[in-house]
Amino acid sequence: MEKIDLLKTVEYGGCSAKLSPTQLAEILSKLPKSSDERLLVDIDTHDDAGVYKLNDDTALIYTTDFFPPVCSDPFEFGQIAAANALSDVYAMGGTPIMALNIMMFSADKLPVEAFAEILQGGHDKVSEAGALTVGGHTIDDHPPKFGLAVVGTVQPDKLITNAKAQVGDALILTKPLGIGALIAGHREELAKESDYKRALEQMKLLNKKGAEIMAKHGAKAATDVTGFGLLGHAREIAKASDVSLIILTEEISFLPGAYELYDDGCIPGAAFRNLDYVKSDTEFGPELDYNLKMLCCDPQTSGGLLISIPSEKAHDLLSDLHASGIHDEASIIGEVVAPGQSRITLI
Ligand SMILES: Nc1ncnc2c1ncn2[C@@H]1O[C@H](COP(=O)(O)OP(=O)(O)OP(=O)(O)O)[C@@H](O)[C@H]1O
Ligand SMILES: [Mg+2]
Repeated sequence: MEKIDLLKTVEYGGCSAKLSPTQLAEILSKLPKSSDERLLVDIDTHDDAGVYKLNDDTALIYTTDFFPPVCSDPFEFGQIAAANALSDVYAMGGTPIMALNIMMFSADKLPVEAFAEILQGGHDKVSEAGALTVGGHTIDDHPPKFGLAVVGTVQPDKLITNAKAQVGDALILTKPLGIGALIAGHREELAKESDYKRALEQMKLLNKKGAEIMAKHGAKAATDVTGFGLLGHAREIAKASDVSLIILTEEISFLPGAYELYDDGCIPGAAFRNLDYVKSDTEFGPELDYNLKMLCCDPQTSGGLLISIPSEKAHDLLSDLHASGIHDEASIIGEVVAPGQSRITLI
C-alpha cells in the first residue's frame, strides 16, 4: 500500500485550525448562559472545560477538541489529537475516565486503512491516560478531522481553573514553545528532520505527569497552551483571575530550530492572529526581540501546562518536573501581579 500523507489534505492542521480567538470571544459573548449552582465552571471564563459538581466528593469535567491533520502519519495524528483533547482534563486537575472518538473522514478520498490507524493512535493515548474509549461518531467529510470528547473527574476542592491565579504566584510552563514553527517549517521543507521529530514527541507527550505534579504541590490555577499561543492562553488566565502577568522571554524554553525558522520568516499565520488578539492589553518591552515576541504567539498543538502557583512552592514544583525526566525544559517564566493597565507585560 502507498504510504498515506495526511498533510497533503490540509493547509492548516492541528490547533492552528482553531477559529480566531477574537471572533470566538465575540460569538460566545452572545450565547445564552446556562445557570445552575452545580455548574462550577461554565463558558464565562473561557476555561479548558465545563465542570459539574455531582456531590461533595466528585465533579465531572467535560471537554472536546478535534482538528485536521497536523502530521503525515495517521497513527501519529491520532495520538496527537487524543493527547491534545485529554490535556484539558489535566489542565483542570482532573483524571480522564471516558472518551468518545469524534471523526470526520471520507472513504472516497482516502484509504480506509488511514481511518483505522487514526483511531488506533487515539486509542493508544486514551489507554496511556488510563481512560476508556466508549464510542464515537463519524461523518463523511474531507479533509479528515479527529479528536475526542472526554469526561474526567476531580474532587471539587482540588479543582484547578484559569480563574484562581493570585498576586505573588509564579508562572511555570511545562513544555517548550515553537511547535507551530516546526510544523510550518516541516511543510516548507525548512525544518531539520531531528527538530521536527522533537516537536512530534512533544505533541504526543501527555500532560498527565505535569498535572500530577502540579496537583501534588497544590496549584490552584492552570491552563494548557494550545492554538492561541502562550500569550493568548496567558491572557485568559489574567482576565479570568483579574490579575496581570509579567512574562520574561529569556526564561522561556523554545524547541531547537524554532527561533531560526521565525528569523527566516517562517511564521504561521495563526501567530499574527494571536498577536492581534492580545496586543490591545499587552505591553511589549522596548527591547523585546521581534522573533521572541512572535514565538510567544506561536500556535501550539498539544502544548504544555501554564501553571500559576504561590512563589514559595514554585521551585519544588519545578524540581519535580525536572526529576520526572520528561519535563527537562520546564521553567519559571514569570509572575502574577496586581491588575494594571495591561493584562500582560512581555519583556
Ligand atoms: N462552539 C462552541 N460553543 C460553545 N462554547 C465554545 C465553542 N467553541 C469554544 N467554546 C468555548 O470557548 C472557550 C475556549 O475554547 P477553546 O477551544 O479555545 O479552549 P479549550 O477547550 O481549552 O481548547 P484548547 O485546550 O485546545 O485550547 C471554552 O470555554 C470553550 O468551551
Ligand atoms: Mg485548553
